[in-house]
Amino acid sequence: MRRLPVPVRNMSARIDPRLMAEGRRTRGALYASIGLGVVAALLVIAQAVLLARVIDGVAFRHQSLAMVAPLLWGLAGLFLLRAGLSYVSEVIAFKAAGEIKTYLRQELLGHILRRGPVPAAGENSADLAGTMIEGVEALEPYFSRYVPQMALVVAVPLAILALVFPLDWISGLILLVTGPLIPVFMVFIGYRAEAINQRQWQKLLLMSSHFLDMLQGITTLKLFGRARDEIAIVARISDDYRKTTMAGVRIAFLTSAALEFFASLAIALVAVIFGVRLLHGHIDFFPAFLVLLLAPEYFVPLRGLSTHYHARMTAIAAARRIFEVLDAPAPAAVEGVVPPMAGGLEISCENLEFSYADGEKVLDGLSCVFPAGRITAVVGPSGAGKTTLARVLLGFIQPQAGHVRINGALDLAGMAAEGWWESLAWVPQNPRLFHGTIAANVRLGRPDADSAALREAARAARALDFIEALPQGFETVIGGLGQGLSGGQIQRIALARAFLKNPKLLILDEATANLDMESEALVLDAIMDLAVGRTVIMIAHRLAMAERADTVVVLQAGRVAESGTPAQLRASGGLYAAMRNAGREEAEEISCAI
Ligand SMILES: Nc1ncnc2c1ncn2[C@@H]1O[C@H](COP(=O)(O)OP(=O)(O)OP(=O)(O)O)[C@@H](O)[C@H]1O
Repeated sequence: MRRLPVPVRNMSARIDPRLMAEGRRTRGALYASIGLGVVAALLVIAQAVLLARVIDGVAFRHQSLAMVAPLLWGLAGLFLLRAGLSYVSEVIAFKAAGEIKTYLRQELLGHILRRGPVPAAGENSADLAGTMIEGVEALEPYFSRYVPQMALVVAVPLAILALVFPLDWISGLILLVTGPLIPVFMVFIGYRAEAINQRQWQKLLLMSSHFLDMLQGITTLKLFGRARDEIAIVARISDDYRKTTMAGVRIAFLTSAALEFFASLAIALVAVIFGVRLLHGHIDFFPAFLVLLLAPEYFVPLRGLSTHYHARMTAIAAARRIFEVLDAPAPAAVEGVVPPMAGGLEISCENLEFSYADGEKVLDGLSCVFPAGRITAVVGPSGAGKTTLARVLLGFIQPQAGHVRINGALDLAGMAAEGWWESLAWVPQNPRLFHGTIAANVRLGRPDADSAALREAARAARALDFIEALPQGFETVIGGLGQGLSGGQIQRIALARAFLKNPKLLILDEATANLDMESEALVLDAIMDLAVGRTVIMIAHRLAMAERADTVVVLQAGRVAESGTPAQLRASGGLYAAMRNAGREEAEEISCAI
């Protein structure tokens, strides 16, 4: 089972400024929303003054309704203006938050694509998808509620204090002393809430990863009779998540209750003191009533802070993961150099060295040449580094030492990756088909190809017959991962894609490994047709594929053990011959067993 990373405590100190820096991208909208929200909140003070004047006039100064009518109209006007300003402010804030979310999702996706298809240690698709969808979504309340609320917390209490102190300094003092207790209390419990939110977020990502694993492996789990155990594990993870969520909710409730208590206490204190002073005639009704109206308003933004502080904590936990992904190093974009367009491509590897994160050398001084216009098979025992070599040649990973040269001169390391990918096609062991029509899947590398070119590519890939036998032909919609097609059909569609792209270099990674003999023969024939006039590098698991190559490079422990034509290698009695013999014995054993 996956382990949770240790939560980093008090990350907020670093995350808040960074989130605000992201928020500055929509500076105008965010500031406008904050400004309008503050003005709307300040209008409450004007409303309270008018209301106090009306009550004071009617109750103690014997004013008629006609005399206070302008004040009442003013009151209604302020009410409408406030509602309008609050509405506009919220709409702008949501729009600004929406823009920030879109920007962050684009950044995340761009960065993940720049980093290439090899995931960082401990990273998986569910974690990245969760970060991009739920993680970014969790930032919305931060920008649309918490940030505007922070502005209110500063502006409104200060404005009320400025009005109350000249009216009655004792009440001003009570508000001044009790108000800051709330933010201080928030900071105090913030540390605990932050750790819980961090944990909650990690558990959510863990749960997504586990669900994805389980759904992808559902057949295996059922066949091995482990489906029930998995259900129990999922129930345990869900319960664990529920407990952490409840711990967060408990803290949020506790905070609200404590804040309500402080606020009510302070308001009651002001009210009692005023009552006593009014009874003894030490204060007039108007200032006393106005201060009583303003005291609850003084605490409104501070109380709101508690709700939005929770949103901040959730956002910080999510943002931490977002920034981790964005900060993971990506290879610098190289511009300008593009691979040669005319003539064939000869690829030579010079002393390549490569290790993954664990530091073990997977490529260890590997040197070999893939001649232009020829088919070269790369074979070797499992773990010899064949796939890793393919990744280097594709430009997905960079060797720590050595060079990949194109036509003896250009270094792949100094080449624009997009330019390089344009000149090659890659057919892996499990090609990825996307949800959509077969035509759209074949056209992936050349969206503007006409239907004649499409048919020709399918014909060459031995896919035309089965595609045309489908009721909707090329317009048949297939599910994600090629749902509805057999392994051999998926592979031939992937080859049709490569045909249509018409690349100068074709890299095949175990392209026939999963196929039955009939499909393998069809795919091999298609590959041979596709190979004509191009440089082909095929990572071969089955030696049947290698036998049809012009040259074979045999890898062992990250180095070239031997190379030559299949006939030369068969005759030399080295590793290739041993692998062939082992393969033949295995085949004989299988046929005896049958
Ligand atoms: N993404 C990765 N992170 C860490 N180690 C990896 C990664 N991919 C491969 N390795 C390790 O690198 C070594 C070589 O793997 P590679 O897939 O290149 O071998 P291979 O020759 O293609 O093997 P096979 O024929 O079994 O597919 C193996 O020990 C493997 O565990």
